[in-house]
Amino acid sequence: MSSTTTTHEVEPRTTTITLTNGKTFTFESNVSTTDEQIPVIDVARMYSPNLEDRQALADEIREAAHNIGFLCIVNHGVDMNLADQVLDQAKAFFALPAEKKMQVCTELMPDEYCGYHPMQHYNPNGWKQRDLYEAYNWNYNAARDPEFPDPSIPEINLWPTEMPDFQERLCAYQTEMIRFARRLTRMFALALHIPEDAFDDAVRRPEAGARILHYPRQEASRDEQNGIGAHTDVEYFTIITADTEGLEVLSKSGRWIKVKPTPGSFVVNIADCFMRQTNDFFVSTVHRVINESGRERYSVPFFWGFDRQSVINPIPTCVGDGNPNKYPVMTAGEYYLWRTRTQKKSWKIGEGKANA
Ligand SMILES: O=C(O)CCC(=O)C(=O)O
Ligand SMILES: [Fe+2]
Repeated sequence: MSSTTTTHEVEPRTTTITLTNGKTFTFESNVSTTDEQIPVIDVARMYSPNLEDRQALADEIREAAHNIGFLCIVNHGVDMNLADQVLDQAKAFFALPAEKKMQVCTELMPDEYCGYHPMQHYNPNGWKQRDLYEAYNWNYNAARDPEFPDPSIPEINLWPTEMPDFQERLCAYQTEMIRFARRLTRMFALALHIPEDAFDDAVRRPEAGARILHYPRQEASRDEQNGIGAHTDVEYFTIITADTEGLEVLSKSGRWIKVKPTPGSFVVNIADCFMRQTNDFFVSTVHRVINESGRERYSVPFFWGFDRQSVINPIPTCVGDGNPNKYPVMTAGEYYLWRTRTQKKSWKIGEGKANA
């Protein structure tokens, strides 16, 4: 009798992706895990009249923003009925015939994200198949600002004409989120150990666009297709609500964390401009969506950024002797425009993957 042993050579599976912020990242395994989780933070103290309470909360946010750049926030005080109504509108909009959606296609606006992004349009990671999502983005409109309304500033948006409640519902949520994000910005100022009102002027005329996304249930393998490919967000921070699991975050250990949904919560993540302005003290973490839930997934990210005119000067507490500023100084508007143009072009071509 003889016995044979078969050795299966395990191929090294390191994947390297180039991001549109100029950085590259690698990961060994494309499988995701729930062993690690993003921190869950109760933010009710942001409404406390007591500065000590607010600072204690800010220090928790500081840790999360520094260590993983993602946090799940509960007790945020936002009326989630407004978010549910946006999810309902999303379902109705994406169910429209393609030609109706294409009437507001984002290709009509090369320098803005607003409008409809068709299904399987982008391939940011150069995967075999294009990303399995469609989206609709809309920009901040100063006329609807809850605190500083100014109807004289023109709106840059592409609204569909045949859905009477669509614009109203989307904007009602956005207006509430602007109010909330301004308060959260104050917590981030405290988190950086600078005065609470340090960013108030920069968010008087914010970048406060949002998007609805639809991810059909994915049939293809996660090695061939993403819902939305791995990327970092552009502005300061993003506040996401979603109706289904699927979001994955690349942890410092190089593993993909499957974010567990917490009912009524928001996921908040740091984006690239905040990373730059904090000289990398806050981390803008790579994330993606793969919808293996077996049902349709809808989500509503709200992208928050400082005024296009504001200069991305490093925060004084984030630079010093032996820690010089790493990034060229420019206005937020210059940075947003550069990223919009780059992403719309390179994600369409599908050139993100640096190795096979
Ligand atoms: O759908 C989600 O949960 C996240 C989407 C996202 O990361 C994005 O649109 O930037
Ligand atoms: Fe994102």
